[in-house]
Amino acid sequence: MSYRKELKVAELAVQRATLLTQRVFHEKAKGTLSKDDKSPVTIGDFGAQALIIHAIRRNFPTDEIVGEEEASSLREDKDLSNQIWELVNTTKLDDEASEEQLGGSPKTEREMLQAIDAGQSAGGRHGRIWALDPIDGTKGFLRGGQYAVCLALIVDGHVKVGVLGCPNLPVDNSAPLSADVGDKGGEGRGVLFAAVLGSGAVSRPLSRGALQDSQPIHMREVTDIAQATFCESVEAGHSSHGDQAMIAKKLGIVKESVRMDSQAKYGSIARGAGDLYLRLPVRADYQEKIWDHAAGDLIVREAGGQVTDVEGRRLDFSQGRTLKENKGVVAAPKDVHEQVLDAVRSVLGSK
Ligand SMILES: Nc1ncnc2c1ncn2[C@@H]1O[C@H](COP(=O)(O)OS(=O)(=O)O)[C@@H](OP(=O)(O)O)[C@H]1O
Ligand SMILES: [Mg+2]
Ligand SMILES: [Mg+2]
Ligand SMILES: [Mg+2]
Repeated sequence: MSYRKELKVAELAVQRATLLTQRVFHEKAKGTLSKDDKSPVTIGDFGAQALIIHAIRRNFPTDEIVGEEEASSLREDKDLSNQIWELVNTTKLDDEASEEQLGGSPKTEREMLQAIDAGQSAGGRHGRIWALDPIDGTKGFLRGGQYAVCLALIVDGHVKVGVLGCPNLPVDNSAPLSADVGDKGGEGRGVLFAAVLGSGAVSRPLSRGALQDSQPIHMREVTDIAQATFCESVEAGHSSHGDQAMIAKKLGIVKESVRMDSQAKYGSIARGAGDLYLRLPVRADYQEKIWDHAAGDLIVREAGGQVTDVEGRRLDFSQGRTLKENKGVVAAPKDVHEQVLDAVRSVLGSK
């Protein structure tokens, strides 16, 4: 199957949602709440989820959706709900045909709340399931760092389509890897990554209207692993900086890691700006969420990479809302992935 329509809708929906998040960053108080697990959620997360789910439901009404957020806290906070409604109701692409393709946006605040709540699928191994992270790297978003709007279509447990909107990464695929967002008010920044299983991966500049032209992306060829650049989470609570430093040392890597929030890490290595992404677990009981990895996993593999967990197993998106059969993530160009995995095993084995 070509998944042509799914790809187009996903790319436009992600592009429109990134516009909403940028408006929140530049124009608004962020309306931050703290969730039960103490992690932050903002009006940007809720608004982006509403716009994307609305577009999926209009185009693919029988598909299921696993979305990170839910609306219960908004039903108790009218003021916050109003603020999100104002954003959702006024964020549109500058291109009528693209807006039409998305099926417009929610018509009422009630419809918006229903859309946010339509992301509660349990996931699983059967049927068509979208995995949505409306803002990945919410902490990065809040501090003006990297973040990503992430959407993937999983069919019978396999990722078929993946899209990442990264408003703070450089458009230029050959720009050096850096978590910096620059100081030119966003000029030259904003990239949309996409992949369909079996068709390769592409990037294009994010725009305010119709999709811009795309270009293929590829991972960089690594001939000497000691020269590789690796990226990791900013938050030490999300992945083990200590283990990652030991793995890099074992591989002879002397360059400092690049710490970057969100799935912008997957996009960055897929375009050859960096080479490796290491995410070693901090806690044995944490289960990675499918929306934190589905799009990035496909984009990296379609760009010539391999993505597994720390034991060498491919990420298994058929297990529900979490990757409960996996621990951590190791992403690298295909040719050196086994070498990186050997270093991971040796560091974890010696603990
Ligand atoms: N303990 C633990 N271990 C691993 N991962 C965790 C953990 N807690 C949270 N999260 C998830 O991490 C997501 C943020 O992505 P990153 O870790 O890549 O970015 S960051 O640099 O740490 O901000 C973040 O995604 P968002 O909530 O969408 O920002 C979380 O789902
Ligand atoms: Mg979150
Ligand atoms: Mg996330
Ligand atoms: Mg999120």
